Amino acid sequence: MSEMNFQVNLQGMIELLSKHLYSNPGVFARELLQNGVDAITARKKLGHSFEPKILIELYASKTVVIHDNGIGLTEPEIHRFLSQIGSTSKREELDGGDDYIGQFGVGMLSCFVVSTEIVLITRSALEGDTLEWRGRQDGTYTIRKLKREAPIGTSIYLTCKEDYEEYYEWYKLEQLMTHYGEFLPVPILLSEDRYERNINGALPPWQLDRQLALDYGETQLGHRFLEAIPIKSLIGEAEGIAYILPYAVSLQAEKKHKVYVKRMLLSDQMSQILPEWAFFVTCIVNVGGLKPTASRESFIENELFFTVRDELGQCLKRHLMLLALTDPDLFEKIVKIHYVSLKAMAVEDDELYQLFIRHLSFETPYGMMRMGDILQRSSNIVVSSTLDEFRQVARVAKAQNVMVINGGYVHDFELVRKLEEYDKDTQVGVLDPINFTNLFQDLTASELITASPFLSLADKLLERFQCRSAVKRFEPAELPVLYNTNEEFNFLRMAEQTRAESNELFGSVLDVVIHEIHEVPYARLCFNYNNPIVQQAIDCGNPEMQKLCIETLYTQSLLLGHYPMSSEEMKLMNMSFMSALSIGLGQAGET
Ligand SMILES: Nc1ncnc2c1ncn2[C@@H]1O[C@H](COP(=O)(O)OP(=O)(O)OP(=O)(O)O)[C@@H](O)[C@H]1O
Repeated sequence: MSEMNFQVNLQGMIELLSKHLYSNPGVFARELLQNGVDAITARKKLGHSFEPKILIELYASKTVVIHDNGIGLTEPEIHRFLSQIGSTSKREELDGGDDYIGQFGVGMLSCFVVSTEIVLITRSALEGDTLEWRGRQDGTYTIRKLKREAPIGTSIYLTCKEDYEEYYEWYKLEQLMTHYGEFLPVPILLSEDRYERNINGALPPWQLDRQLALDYGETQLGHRFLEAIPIKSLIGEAEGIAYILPYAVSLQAEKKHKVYVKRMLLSDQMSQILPEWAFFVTCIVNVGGLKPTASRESFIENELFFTVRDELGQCLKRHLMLLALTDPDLFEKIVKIHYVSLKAMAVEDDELYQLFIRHLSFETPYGMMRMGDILQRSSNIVVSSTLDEFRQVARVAKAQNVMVINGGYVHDFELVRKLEEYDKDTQVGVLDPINFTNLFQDLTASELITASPFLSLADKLLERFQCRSAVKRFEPAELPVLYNTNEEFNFLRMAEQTRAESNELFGSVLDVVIHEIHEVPYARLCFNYNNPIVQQAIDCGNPEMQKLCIETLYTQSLLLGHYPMSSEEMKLMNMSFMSALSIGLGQAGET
């Protein structure tokens, strides 16, 4: 049995890298800059004194040359690291390997996307020969010693491949080098003929003070952000700046953060570097302690990654807490714009809940109110689980001084329910619309005796509509009745109405559903004894007039509450209206 080696089809590898691993052909610029910086780092480790520099030259012949004065390569290193795909010098040093940006030993291949041949001329800081390596796309390479002595370092020559001419134009090269390298810690110069331009040198945004960082955000990211928050993770050697967006964003919107690794741009589209809840910010962050994936467009998501992400999130939280104390106006503004996002955050996170809850607004019978103001008004709160239920009681609740909050909007119900956990003096009840009228003032014993026949009559008349009656005193006095239902009742009504209009097959399915409801739910019609008409109807003792009054008020309350009416209820409404009209006209004729 003979042992053989795998054969690597370099052409296929390049295809794979360019089409699937790298997002665009321009990444060769990133790989070359990174190799130059790494080589300079390695030479510095030798203790050499030199002025680090990377020079990129562009020639009219559509050739690009990248010179660095880094450590260079010896002949054995060329065979080992350059000519073996996947082999890298940057994993060698167990103690100091983390100082390098590269780690996989494949980055150079990206040059083959834009160049058919890579020519590398190098002189190692460790020995004297100047060497030339020529690597070709078909997988062959040559090495030869040159007679001339080059300075210590490496020069890489790329010559234009058909269809990639654009990458050999000044504007494109300048844009690529700036994109990836503007904050690299080594001076980078781009030159053509006698023209030379410095690519980097400006302070990175994470080293700017707040005002300058905000100005940078405006000029570079196109927004006057509400705030620039410094973010840091010691364990991830990360520091950055998180900008609070000046407009509301949807929870689903894709988050795009700009992430640098050891000051080289990794990606400007990274979504995961901040916690899920941080969708109201966009950040620029430089990370030293996390490992990029081979595509260099995201990080390997290990335990360390999640710890770093949490630490960065903590910085946001701490800053918001500080802002609430030091700049309440700005804090209010942030809450106002991002309240949907902040509500979602507060539901999930107890610390944020405590931070935001008093500043978030909720719908009450008095309009939208901040929770802080709601709690100042009342420590007894009732929250509805639906918008419908809130609407049923809002007006009456206000007149009774009962603080009802609409819990029908996303997150509001949970947020209000959580209040009791944080504020011992606050009581939160869930609105039960049917029993809501129990909060109202009872009639005296003698009034109740008088009202009893009226209520029995009402129960009898309304039984077929699954409605029971009660009588209380409540405000506003001009409201004669309050009709309340709950979810269960509404469901039954809807099922019954659909049943009446549906065909046999679907109807029998609905029969089963209706049959499953063991206890038939009832709506409640609460008469208001403070209302003069109701009082008159109860006190008059005339069953005919009482019937008319009950039927009219019942159907009117359905109309006013926008409840769907059955055909029987419509008929009842018409009849009671006509009767009232004819009685009224009769009386008019008598006078
Ligand atoms: N400018 C340079 N100076 C000195 N050595 C270099 C230079 N460019 C490349 N090399 C050597 O070639 C090796 C392979 O480079 P390549 O860019 O393919 O991978 P890498 O930088 O090691 O890792 P990665 O794939 O993560 O970029 C390097 O590890 C380094 O030893």
